[in-house]
Amino acid sequence: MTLSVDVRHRLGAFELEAAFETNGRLTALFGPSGSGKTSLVNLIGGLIRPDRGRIAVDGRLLVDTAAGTFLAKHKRRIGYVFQDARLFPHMSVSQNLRYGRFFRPKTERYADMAAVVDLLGIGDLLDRKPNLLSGGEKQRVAIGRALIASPQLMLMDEPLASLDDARKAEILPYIERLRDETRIPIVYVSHSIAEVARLASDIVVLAGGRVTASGPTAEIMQRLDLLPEEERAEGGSMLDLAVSGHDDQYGLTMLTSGAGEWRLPRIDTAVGSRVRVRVRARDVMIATEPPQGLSAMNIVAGRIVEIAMGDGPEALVKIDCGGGILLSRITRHSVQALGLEPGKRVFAVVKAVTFDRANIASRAPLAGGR
Ligand SMILES: Nc1ncnc2c1ncn2[C@@H]1O[C@H](COP(=O)(O)OP(=O)(O)OP(=O)(O)O)[C@@H](O)[C@H]1O
Repeated sequence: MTLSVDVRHRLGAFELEAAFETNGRLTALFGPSGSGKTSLVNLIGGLIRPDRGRIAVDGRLLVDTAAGTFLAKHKRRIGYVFQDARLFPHMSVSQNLRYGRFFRPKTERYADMAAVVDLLGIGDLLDRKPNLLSGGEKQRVAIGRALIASPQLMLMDEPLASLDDARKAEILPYIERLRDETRIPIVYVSHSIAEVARLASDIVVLAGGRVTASGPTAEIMQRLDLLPEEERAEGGSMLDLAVSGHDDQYGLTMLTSGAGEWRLPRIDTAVGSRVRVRVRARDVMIATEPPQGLSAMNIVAGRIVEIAMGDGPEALVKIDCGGGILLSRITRHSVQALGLEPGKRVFAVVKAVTFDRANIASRAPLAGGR
């Protein structure tokens, strides 16, 4: 599926002028508050008609102002999930779900109720009213209601924003299943790096109503300059690694990469499966010799590719570790003191405990498209 967007739209003093194309399974619209994410989602969903432009899904025109085309929102076959679940309070979960299908002509229905209930793990909730559901359960039902309507595209606008961390952790695996097990492409709005890094196959970065970058998640995450100021400390590199074993005595999981073995706090993922791990740049130290007598468990050899000196005290060092790229944020002072320069062989050092559930995805998304 290819989503192509090229629109201009004015909202009061705000000018949105956004163009991008994506064929990702889950494309995150990422940017700070007020950058235009929700406006863009509303333009794709047909809640707003753009002043000028064109939006198409696999060549099917949703809007083309030059040709006078504007497909009404109920004809777009788009499933919407908002920050708040917006379930009907007087209806049970199963009635809420069935409502999703009500307006879809029989010939366009492909979603199977039992499969959706199973995908989202909501079988035990079917007879309950929404007021007896937790925030996370409500969101799973809201996703189910959107899916039952047999959409060709899902728009999810900050679906986790109103949930606490425990509820977020509970629902993330279901969104991963949605991404991997259905063929429905998802456009997902978020301003959380942790969420985007974990879920997205592709990212469109927005700032001030403009697209400042778009591309595969691993590439975009390395460009710390693109990330909103307040999220920059969370930026880093992404590694897709294979689980090679578990150490029950110490509660660790081992993962293999071209550059050696990684050890992390134990995750419940089968040996052989691939997981995506985010390594924050601020958590990576650099040594010029193989370190000895060190408590840190992850020491991987690599070669410096690039050093970006910041205006302040910091520098960003890009290290190629057997094909995988690691970013390290250290002081400019250390760059000088260690004589770091492109081409130099170094050792990247990362403590195992810097990894927590928020930066380990239970599975790596498949490459975009596809
Ligand atoms: N109907 C409107 N009239 C005037 N200005 C609007 C209207 N709708 C949105 N805006 C402005 O457009 C800008 C972009 O808003 P939008 O909600 O798309 O941003 P966002 O990136 O989704 O932000 P957030 O993360 O806070 O939800 C904001 O400055 C907002 O105030």
